[in-house]
Amino acid sequence: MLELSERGLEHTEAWKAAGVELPRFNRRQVAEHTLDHPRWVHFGAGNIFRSLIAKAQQKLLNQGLADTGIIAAGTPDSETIDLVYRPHDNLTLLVEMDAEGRLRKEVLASVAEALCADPFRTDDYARLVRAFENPSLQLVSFTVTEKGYALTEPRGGYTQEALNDFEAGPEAAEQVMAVVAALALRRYRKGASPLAFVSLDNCPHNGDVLRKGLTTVAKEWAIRGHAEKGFVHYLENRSLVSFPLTMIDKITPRPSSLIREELKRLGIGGMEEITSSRHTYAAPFVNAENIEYLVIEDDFPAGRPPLEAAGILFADRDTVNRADAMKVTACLNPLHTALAVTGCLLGYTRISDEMRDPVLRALAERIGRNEGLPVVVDPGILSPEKFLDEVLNKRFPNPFIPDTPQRIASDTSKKIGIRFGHTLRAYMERAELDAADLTAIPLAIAAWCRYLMGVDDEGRPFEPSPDPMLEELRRRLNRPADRTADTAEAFETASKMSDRKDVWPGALPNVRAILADAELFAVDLYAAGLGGKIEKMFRDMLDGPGAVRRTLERELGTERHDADDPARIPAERSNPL
Ligand SMILES: NC(=O)c1ccc[n+]([C@@H]2O[C@H](COP(=O)([O-])OP(=O)(O)OC[C@H]3O[C@@H](n4cnc5c(N)ncnc54)[C@H](O)[C@@H]3O)[C@@H](O)[C@H]2O)c1
Ligand SMILES: O=P(O)(O)OC[C@@H](O)[C@@H](O)[C@H](O)[C@H](O)CO
Repeated sequence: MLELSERGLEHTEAWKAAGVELPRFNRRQVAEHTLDHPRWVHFGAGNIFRSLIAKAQQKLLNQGLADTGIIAAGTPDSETIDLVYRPHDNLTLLVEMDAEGRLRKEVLASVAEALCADPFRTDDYARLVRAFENPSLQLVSFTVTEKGYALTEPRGGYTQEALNDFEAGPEAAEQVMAVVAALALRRYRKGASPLAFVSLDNCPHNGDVLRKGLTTVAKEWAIRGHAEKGFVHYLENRSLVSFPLTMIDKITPRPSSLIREELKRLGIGGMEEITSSRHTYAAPFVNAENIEYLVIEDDFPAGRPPLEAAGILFADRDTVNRADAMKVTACLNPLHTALAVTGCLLGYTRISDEMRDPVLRALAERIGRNEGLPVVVDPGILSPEKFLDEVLNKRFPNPFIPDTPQRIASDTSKKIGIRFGHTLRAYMERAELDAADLTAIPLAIAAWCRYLMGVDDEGRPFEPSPDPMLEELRRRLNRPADRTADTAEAFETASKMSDRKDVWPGALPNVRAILADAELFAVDLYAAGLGGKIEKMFRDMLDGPGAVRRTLERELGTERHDADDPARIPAERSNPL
């Protein structure tokens, strides 16, 4: 069996015979040069980092356009550095899948070092300090999920973890914003050299979110005497420290056992997946689609690698902002979120299968074409219509991408306001539009509330994906709703479902306690004229087994008149490998 390691790579011919591309640069030289001249540190060394960012740097190294690698930093709670990077000498096997089912396989060796960003892991931390103190460092990038930036509770006020970090100070920082602030403080004290902090997470104005996270920690430390005021000024000095906006796009599912088995068939072993205690899914390989877009605001005070040569687009701030809004709030992620929650309710485990179900396809089409696209501002750099066409007709239906609604449904409470709030606000603000006319977005929100109950459309229990607000939202739902003239009928239908008392208490869930939370949705759904409409959709989705599907079909006008049920596509049919 071929083994993914420095020694394993010596079997060059065998790797080539297995159809795997190998690095075309001197790995040892690059690793040594990175130690002396670090240019790039990345936090959150997960799947998208490897599928897109590490691949881009590998392209530069292969072309002789770079001479250093990336230092990958696992965030303090990350186990992947120890469990995935180190046993494989920081190498990754990238597997990209196109719509014809071809697999492109490449060993990535552009991660020069993989370190735990934890002040209590003293050796690793000292190496990170050394990198941050070196003026050669140009950029520090992040894919730490939306949760990674959060210092405050949804209802305002700092989280207990953030307060702990403010009190404990830089040497005992635990959360990623505090750890990075501690490292930035070392850079400030060593001469305050310029630097770019680049968020590559899916949140609008991601650079601003990152700026706020780091400067908040700095200010709280300054108040408590853990840091100088000058440090705050350093982070706020835009000619020295930048926080470019970015738009990142490449569907990178969790590692799939199908791909692992295919690699084994090709003679490549030791590719087992791990799930960390914090729900990170990782493996020595990463599987992703072959389409990718990365647009970055060109603001790098310390210079940057020539990433254009790796296909990355650089643009001004407004352009990046529009490109991101186009993708995250209209043409891709809202469709994904809708497919994620409805997919979990209707028993799907593949996004591509959902796209073959007429009602779910109609839901995605309506959210993108009819409701999102009309309020999208064309970024110029990418055409929204073409982008959406590619999403609907090529990317989501690609049966070779093993992406699951369960992955995408993770942390939906952190994303739902971003995914739909932007469009809803645009409908409220524009005189010629009326939010109350919308159907598909309200359906997706109703389906999310229905999903939170953890009971599928057949009345079977399922485990919702991890979400920091899951328990709180379920508590809200579990407070029985008031019986009013409006809800009397719904009470009856809810009690009809009560034959499964173990999973279905029979009382009408209090969906208003979720829908009235304007912070969650980034908009007041009742002021938008949508609260009552969504409540009704939600209640309709409770009307016995199959009610979710019937509600979607009725609202979207896709009722079926035959007995053939496309919903029950067995998972095996979707396994093309
Ligand atoms: N996977 C994709 O298709 C994709 C595409 C575009 C953008 N993204 C963005 O990248 C992010 C990461 O995606 P991924 O597929 O690499 O996920 P992943 O689970 O493989 O990696 C996530 C990384 O974030 C870290 N992390 C998680 N919670 C954290 C917290 N609270 N504080 C600090 N670090 C934390 C984990 O340790 C891990 O290193 C997404 O949330 C999204 O914003 C993902
Ligand atoms: O990564 P999240 O959790 O923000 O959203 C889940 C998916 O929609 C997302 O990962 C997409 O696959 C990605 O945004 C495609 O570029």
